[in-house]
Amino acid sequence: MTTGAGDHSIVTRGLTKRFRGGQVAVDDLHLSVPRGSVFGFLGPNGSGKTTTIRMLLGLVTPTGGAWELLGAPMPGGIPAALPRVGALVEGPAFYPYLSGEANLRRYDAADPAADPRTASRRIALALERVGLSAAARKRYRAYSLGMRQRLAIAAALLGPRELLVLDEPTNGLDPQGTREVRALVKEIAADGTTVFVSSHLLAEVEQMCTHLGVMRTGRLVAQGSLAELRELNAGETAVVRVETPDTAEAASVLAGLGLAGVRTGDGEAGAELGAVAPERITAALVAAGVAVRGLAVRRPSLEDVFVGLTGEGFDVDG
Ligand SMILES: Nc1ncnc2c1ncn2[C@@H]1O[C@H](COP(=O)(O)OP(=O)(O)OP(=O)(O)O)[C@@H](O)[C@H]1O
Repeated sequence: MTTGAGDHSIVTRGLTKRFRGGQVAVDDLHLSVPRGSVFGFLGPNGSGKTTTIRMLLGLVTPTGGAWELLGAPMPGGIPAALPRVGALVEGPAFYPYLSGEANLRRYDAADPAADPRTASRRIALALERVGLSAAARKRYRAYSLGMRQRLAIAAALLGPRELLVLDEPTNGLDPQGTREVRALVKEIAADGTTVFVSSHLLAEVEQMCTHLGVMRTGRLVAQGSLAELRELNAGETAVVRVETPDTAEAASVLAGLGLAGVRTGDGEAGAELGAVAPERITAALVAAGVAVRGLAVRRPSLEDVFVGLTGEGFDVDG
């Protein structure tokens, strides 16, 4: 099948979901997910991420707008496009006393589109893909949290996929499990699969994504590559902070270098960095005999951009 949208795995135009009772969960969404990207769909709880994902996959009917998956207009294109899309939404329920492999076998058998003749090979490939070949015969209940989630991702990879959709795949995982899933997402993307992954954790999407879309109360408030989004606060300036008992001397050195916004506080002096290299500041402080206990440069972060866009902070580390 040809894919008209070419460069994009997901495109939505004005996608909207109003639930009975009047609540608008997703409002006029225009998403563009470039092919080959790892697209982080970021937003606080309740901002409409899951509802969007369910609409994209045809699990919930939109009340307005249009969308395409892998170049096929939806919902008509569902039979053609969905077999090429792997999805993990509210993870599959696995049997604790069956092995990982046996669980995938049951899961695959329940999929009418899956060919039973190729099941063994596809299951072995999926287990290998998520690094569970050696644990394939272990009971699910003996799996770590990370292994369980990797098995859930294997269930989404039981066929060759061009797009993988993951709804909060690290939710409820311990730090080790989170690292495993993050590494796996990167590997899957490196093989050329587009990954669309939702999260309420900025730090997390920042570590694994190439592109971001940011949701706030049902609306997409920004999208683009990480670099494009960082540009949004390119006007903001970095600041330098010097930890020292000689605050007045340090402040005069900073002013002498032409830095703006010089201020002093308890055991520290600071200023806007501007175009001055931090190593020049260090050298000038030392030359002036200032006892430098610490020097830190703080550049505006992606988090600052999002706080500005969404009006609220994100959990930075969960
Ligand atoms: N079936 C439903 N009926 C009515 N309202 C709903 C329904 N499903 C979701 N909502 C509401 O729509 C809004 C968006 O929910 P959604 O689950 O899409 O957000 P989310 O960003 O995925 O959050 P979370 O991470 O908590 O799942 C919420 O206010 C939610 O209460």
